[in-house]
Amino acid sequence: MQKVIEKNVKTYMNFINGEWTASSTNEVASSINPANKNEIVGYVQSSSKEDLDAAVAAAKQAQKAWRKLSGAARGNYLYKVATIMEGRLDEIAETMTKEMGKTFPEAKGETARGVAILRYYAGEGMRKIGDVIPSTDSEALMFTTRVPLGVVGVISPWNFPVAIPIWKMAPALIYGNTAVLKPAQEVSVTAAKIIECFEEAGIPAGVVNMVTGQGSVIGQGIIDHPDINGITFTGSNTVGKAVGQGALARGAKYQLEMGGKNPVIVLNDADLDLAVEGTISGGLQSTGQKCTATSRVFVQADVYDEFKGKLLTKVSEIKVGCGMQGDTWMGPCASENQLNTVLSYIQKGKEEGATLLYGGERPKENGRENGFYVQPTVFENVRNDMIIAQEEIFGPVLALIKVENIEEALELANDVEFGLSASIYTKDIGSMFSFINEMEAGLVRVNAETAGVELQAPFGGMKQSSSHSREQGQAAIEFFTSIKTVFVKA
Ligand SMILES: NC(=O)C1=CN([C@@H]2O[C@H](COP(=O)(O)OP(=O)(O)OC[C@H]3O[C@@H](n4cnc5c(N)ncnc54)[C@H](OP(=O)(O)O)[C@@H]3O)[C@@H](O)[C@H]2O)C=CC1
Ligand SMILES: O=C(O)CCC(=O)C(=O)O
Repeated sequence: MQKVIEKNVKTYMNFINGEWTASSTNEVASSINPANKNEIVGYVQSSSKEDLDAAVAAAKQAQKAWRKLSGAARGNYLYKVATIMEGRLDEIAETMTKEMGKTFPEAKGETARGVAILRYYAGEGMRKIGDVIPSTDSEALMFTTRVPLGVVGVISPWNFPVAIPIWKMAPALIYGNTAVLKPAQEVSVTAAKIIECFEEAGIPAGVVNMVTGQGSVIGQGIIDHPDINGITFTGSNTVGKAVGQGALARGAKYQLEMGGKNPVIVLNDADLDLAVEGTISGGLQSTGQKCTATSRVFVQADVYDEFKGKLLTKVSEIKVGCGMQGDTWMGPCASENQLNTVLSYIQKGKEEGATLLYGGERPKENGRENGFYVQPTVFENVRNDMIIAQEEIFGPVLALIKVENIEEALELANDVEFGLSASIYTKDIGSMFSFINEMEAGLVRVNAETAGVELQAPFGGMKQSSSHSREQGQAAIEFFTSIKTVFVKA
């Protein structure tokens, strides 16, 4: 909560029923720049349950007319939002970089992805939503159609401030739902700019709403709200489980995307330069803050030393700094909390007897003392039962594990509670298929990094990584609609 408001810093409002509205609490929180904690990017509303109630009431009211529009008409709104967002791409990306630290090129790429997601789901408004199924009655017509859930609550994290809210809201809207977004506090200014694009596109009042505030108040309020029919969540396993339990208790539909502990397997016949490139990109881009980030690297014994040497050379060249500076490759952690989490895992790694090969410290020189920076970090002599090999770190930390063969690599790679993404580097078709068949992950990639989800393909995890549902692509229709089976006899 911010007591002293700096005059030259903008205050962002909630968006409820088509209006920018101050919270009933009259309190705001400051959103700070993780590259310089003294810079306030904006103030956002510290909202109350009453604000959420108003947003849900607006969404419920608006849903009646919104669902009656044709899919094509709803799609036209999404096309407009996409064009507006494209026109504001640099501005939105800069806000994202300033709010959560990822580099400006990464933030621009993510904003462009948001635009593409909007266009993809705009097109969905013209695609089929059902099947004709032969009835046993030859004079009847039997078919399926799909109906929206109603009001959807969107609880989003800070690591993809544009892409994740959009890949949840765009399908919600195209299939006729209305939405209430509660963004992560760290990225609420970026979220407000996304919502401005919807407003500028003339989206009808109440169809899209945003309420900022604490997860324990607004997020919990979404879980409990009797008029929210579906909840889509991305974030930690702890909160995700609470969302699932709360939604189940009151009969709401829910969808959870949570953690990962994603492995890369590098076999003796791998293109080692490609494997190094993919390990660095998958593990360290966005400062390792992706649920699909590489964190365990299983390397076959014959190429272990060569791979390690190449990896360390490249890692040592990484420039850590403010994401708005042109030569920066890796920005800060998104928040002080996240930095402390990463540092505590690095400490645990050392205490458990892993060997720190590179990094592990906070760079503080060259103006970085006020930022939440940590060096890219590489451990070896990691056992798969160590905490750093089992728990999601969500930071730029790689654990190298030597293996004798693919069987051992797969057994260890699967020996975690998560199952989100995984990759293998090999030229051998048999090894590729063993990996594709036996790897317990929702996204398996061959000769490519563990991260890098494509918007037109289903995305989600196995085991503790998700609620076993899938997001994105055509899969999104499964969550955001209910099937209605229709039997007609004249
Ligand atoms: N799978 C992924 O992509 C992500 C995974 N994580 C993992 O989670 C760890 C912690 O990150 P963190 O930001 O704390 O993640 P959280 O799970 O706490 O946050 C995700 C979202 O849930 C909200 N939230 C928090 N508490 C509640 C609650 N009680 N009820 C409903 N919603 C709530 C948050 O709001 P608010 O911001 O206001 O707290 C935010 O909007 C990371 O270190 C990482 O391991 C984090 C983000 C994304
Ligand atoms: O790898 C990606 O592109 C997406 C990752 C993701 O969904 C996440 O980190 O939450």
